[in-house]
Amino acid sequence: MIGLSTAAEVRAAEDVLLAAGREGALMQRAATGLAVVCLRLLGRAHGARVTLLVGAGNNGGDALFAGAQLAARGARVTAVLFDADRAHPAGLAALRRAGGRVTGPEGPDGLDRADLVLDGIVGIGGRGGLRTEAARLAERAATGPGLTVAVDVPSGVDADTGAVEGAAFAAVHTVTFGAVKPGLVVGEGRGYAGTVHLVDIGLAPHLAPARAHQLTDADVAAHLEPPGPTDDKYSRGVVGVVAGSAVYPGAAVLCTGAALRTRPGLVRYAGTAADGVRAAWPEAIVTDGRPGDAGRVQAWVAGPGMGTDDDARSVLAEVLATDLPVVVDADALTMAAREPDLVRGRTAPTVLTPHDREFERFGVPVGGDRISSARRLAADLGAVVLLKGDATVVAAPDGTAFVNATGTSDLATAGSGDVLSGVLGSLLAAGTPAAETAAAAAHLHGRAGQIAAARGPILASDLVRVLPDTVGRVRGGGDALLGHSGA
Ligand SMILES: NC(=O)C1=CN([C@@H]2O[C@H](COP(=O)(O)OP(=O)(O)OC[C@H]3O[C@@H](n4cnc5c(N)ncnc54)[C@H](O)[C@@H]3O)[C@@H](O)[C@H]2O)[C@@H](O)CC1
Ligand SMILES: [K+]
Repeated sequence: MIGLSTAAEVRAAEDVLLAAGREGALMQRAATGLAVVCLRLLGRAHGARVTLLVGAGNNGGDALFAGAQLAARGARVTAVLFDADRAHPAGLAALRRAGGRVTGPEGPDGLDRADLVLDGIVGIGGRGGLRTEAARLAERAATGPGLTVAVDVPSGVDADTGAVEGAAFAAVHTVTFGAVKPGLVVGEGRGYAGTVHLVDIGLAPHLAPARAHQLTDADVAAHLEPPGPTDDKYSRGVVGVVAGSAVYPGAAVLCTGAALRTRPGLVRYAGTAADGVRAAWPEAIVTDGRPGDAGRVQAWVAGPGMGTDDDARSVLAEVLATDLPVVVDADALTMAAREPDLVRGRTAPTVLTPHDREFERFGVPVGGDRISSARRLAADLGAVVLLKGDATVVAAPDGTAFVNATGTSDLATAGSGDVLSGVLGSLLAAGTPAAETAAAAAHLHGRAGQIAAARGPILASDLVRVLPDTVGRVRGGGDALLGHSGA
């Protein structure tokens, strides 16, 4: 699991080391780690053209010291100082000693010919969008030839939330120090940060336990254990699906198929799409009756394509009245938003899976801080909230959160959500803790999207088809296999 630490948590850990007089050492570790990544990205230092965008704080100091190391190896480094009087004095001296050039925002910045541009405008001390001069040069960097690399955080991105208010530096790579900040992997910030590289500067022993995490393939593999010699189809957890309708069986077919393909134990289906489900998945146990007629299950998935009329409402209420984990998706979310008490009173885990518009039906729009929004709704309802997005966020009522790392825009296809709820239901039936299980489902769904998309544009049924392959690859240590950039 990768811990995501806020700016305040990173500063608190740094304070311990600063109190011990380690300030210079911290910045040297940061700058050296940064220079190493830049060298790797450049392939060579000698003759490479590097522009540093340097703000008034320590983030600029990191850029100057890293620039000095590159200059010492023969790179042609130009530092653009936004506030010449406040630029990090020791960093500036080091750059000058190594032969780097220094200019102002109106000077010869080299951006038109740069091989690499380092954004040291602001780091975790930044507030709000970039100011005019910085915004102008960030825009030129984004459209120029140089590979854009952000120091610690892309300037203009809120390190804690990923919110971008105004202009920000669009990085292809971000080299971050001490811990991955949430804003690099969630919301708009994810798009500005690009590939995240984590440099260890020795903060780990002093960091508070993270309240937000990213799962890796290895974490998710633990949810995908193959059956043991003593397992039978019941002992592995049976999932029940209430979804679809006689007129629209598609959602039920996708959801049931995804559940079957994720953990081939038992899947039971109850509802009016019974004929369609039976035809598509002879392996499922199907009834056209009520959930109570389906037989024993260990978790329910309710919602995709089930409608929102009185019948659907009574089916949802029946499922939510059980003491089993329930996934509340799609039409069931619409009904739960109308009657949140259906969810609030439950003692067994409930996982709600809204996208932004569904989330808003519960009263408040998502806004720029997706993790906090998910946490707020989770605490209000006493349920796990899986807020879908490019980086899906999962929050538990106690504030524990997960940000998914495997999302891809290819997943934005009709029926993709039905597949996710089937995957999630089948993992929940195994009885593992709901929030991490929801995060594991989002991870697996994203991996399936990546694998399916490698062959071209995808349909939701392609996701179902590649699930067994995806499970196998994630179990087999897929990170390397699938080109996980990681931190
Ligand atoms: N504290 C430490 O010991 C370490 C800090 N490190 C670096 O230091 C950074 C934090 O340094 P600071 O606390 O000095 O803060 P920053 O360098 O992140 O930013 C502070 C400066 O930026 C200005 N500023 C704020 N918002 C702005 C905006 N929207 N547009 C333009 N300017 C803006 C402020 O007026 C202030 O001068 C980290 O992100 C990291 O890069 C690393 O060197 C590791 C060690
Ligand atoms: K920065």
